[in-house]
Amino acid sequence: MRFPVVIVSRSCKVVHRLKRSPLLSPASALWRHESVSVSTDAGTDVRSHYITTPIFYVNAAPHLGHLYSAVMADCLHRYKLLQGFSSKFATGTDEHGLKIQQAAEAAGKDPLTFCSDVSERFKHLFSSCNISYTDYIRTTEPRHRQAVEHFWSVLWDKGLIYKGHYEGWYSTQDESFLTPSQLADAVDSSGNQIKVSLESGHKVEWMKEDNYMFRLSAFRSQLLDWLRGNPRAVQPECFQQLVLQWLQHDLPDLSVSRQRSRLQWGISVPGDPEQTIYVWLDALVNYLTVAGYPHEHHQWWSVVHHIVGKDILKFHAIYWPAFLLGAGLPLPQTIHVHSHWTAEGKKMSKSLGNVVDPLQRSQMFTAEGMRYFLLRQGVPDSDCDYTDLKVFKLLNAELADSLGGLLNRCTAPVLNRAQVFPSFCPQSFPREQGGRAVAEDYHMLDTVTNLPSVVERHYESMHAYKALEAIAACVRQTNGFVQRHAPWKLDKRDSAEQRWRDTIIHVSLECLRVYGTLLQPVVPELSNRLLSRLGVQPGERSWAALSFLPRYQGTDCPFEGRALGPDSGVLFSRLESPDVDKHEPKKAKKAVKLK
Ligand SMILES: Nc1ncnc2c1ncn2[C@@H]1O[C@H](COP(=O)(O)OP(=O)(O)OP(=O)(O)O)[C@@H](O)[C@H]1O
Repeated sequence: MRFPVVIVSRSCKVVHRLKRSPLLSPASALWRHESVSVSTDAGTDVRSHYITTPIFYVNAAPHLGHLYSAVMADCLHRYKLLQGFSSKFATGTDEHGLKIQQAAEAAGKDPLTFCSDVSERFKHLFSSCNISYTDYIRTTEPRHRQAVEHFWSVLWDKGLIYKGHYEGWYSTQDESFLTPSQLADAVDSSGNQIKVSLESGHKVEWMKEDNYMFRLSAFRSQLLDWLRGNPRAVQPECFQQLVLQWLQHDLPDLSVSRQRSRLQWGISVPGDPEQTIYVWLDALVNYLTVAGYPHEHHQWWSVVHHIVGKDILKFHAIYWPAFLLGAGLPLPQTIHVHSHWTAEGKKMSKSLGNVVDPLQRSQMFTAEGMRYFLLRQGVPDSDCDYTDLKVFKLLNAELADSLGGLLNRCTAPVLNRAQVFPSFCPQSFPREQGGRAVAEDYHMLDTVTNLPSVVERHYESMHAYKALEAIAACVRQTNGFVQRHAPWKLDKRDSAEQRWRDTIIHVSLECLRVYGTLLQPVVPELSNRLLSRLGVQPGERSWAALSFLPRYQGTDCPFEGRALGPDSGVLFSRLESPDVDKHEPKKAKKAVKLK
């Protein structure tokens, strides 16, 4: 068999020439010369971004892990908007496949009613938690069916799909095919010897079927070229390395359909009603459907960022790019991968049942509180164990005491009787030391001046926890500044003392303005209340408006003398100690025992 010739140009364009081989099936007669760009930057409209979460499988209600993916994507979307980009943000539900067929049967509902009910629960959760998606896609929608059918036809016309026979291990739970090296021996609860997926622990079965195969094997070297030419294509770095490792092994062709007799709940293969399209091919195309595929996707398709859990990395970093290369479409700019929330060390998952209800927690800790917690504690590179106690401690320390306390101190009528943004006195806080400010105060100004670029770098790389860590450290410094100079102790009859008091408050409010602006992608409502209290108007909250302490730089400050906003309520109320036993995640059901 002759292999495709791959030529890599300097600009990382891969020109692949797929040669016709006499050993290929009849459909392969359609193979022809192709030119596919695997560059992720060429011709890109850098003013736009298209951000996606995975579409969530509706075989059960949403859990905390799903909210985490959505909050991460929402944070990136809001951040891009604040920076002045246009941004599209898609999420939705994945509604086909055997697991859903079975779950609907178990619930005594027809599959579409079952899907609609669960999809509504995701929508409700997202609106309760301020997930500001611009598009919500359901794979049962007609627009998606049309996109999938078109996509299939493109691959078919190019000879990349052929009718074949699949024989191998398959996990229904994971909707995934596995090679022998991905399996382990195990015993089920009745003592029977079974095989399970090494990664998920789910049972696998030997499957033998006539179905359609995608020529995944033809794309291995192009995928390697893409990843080597785009070292930041999959983030964080450890996941890019993992994909490169996977690609060191053979990449067998992929079965992309099921016999209709086994799976009715899905999209039929165009021209063959006896076969249903594999749920992952169907699901992945959702990203194109939202972009307007097959007719109007060009604007958005070149600027796509996928946000996915590490459990679905293979589907997004191998299958999906291979499908796209096959269809002659650009590859994603970045695949941002995150790790898992665990409960007592085990991945929180619907199948294990050890899940935390995100809606109930967002009522208990507030939606803004849960957003802050997830992004402050979630580390994309490694798993994180969830407990209510952690949420309680973090939110009380950082939002209620530190940030809320600082705002309260600087705006309380006892210190700020006029309820205005007070004046800055350059003699009290001169650019050269010699006024009332001390070395630590200058250090704080330097840190806060640099904060936007630090935060920008971390938001950009989806390490929101580092951005929040940096902001929290600055809030502590500003509290220290106020504490150090104790403005409440300054003599009210001495005008020099009063100028210094106003300066302390002016500097602190300027710090708070920076924190409020930078926190908008994470806690939009809380930031809105904070900025409104400072008298910062909606048009003054963008990244571009972030020039810290202009009076210190010798320029005018638009806020000086402005009335504070009227809402003097508590920014974030301290939380009551949670009833831990009542709300801790349920213990995982006994999982299949690995030998
Ligand atoms: N524990 C988790 N931590 C973080 N994200 C998660 C977690 N579980 C699911 N997700 C997010 O939701 C996506 C889809 O998950 P899925 O619907 O398969 O949920 P699940 O609970 O893992 O389901 P199942 O138990 O049936 O495999 C993941 O790729 C990831 O983005």
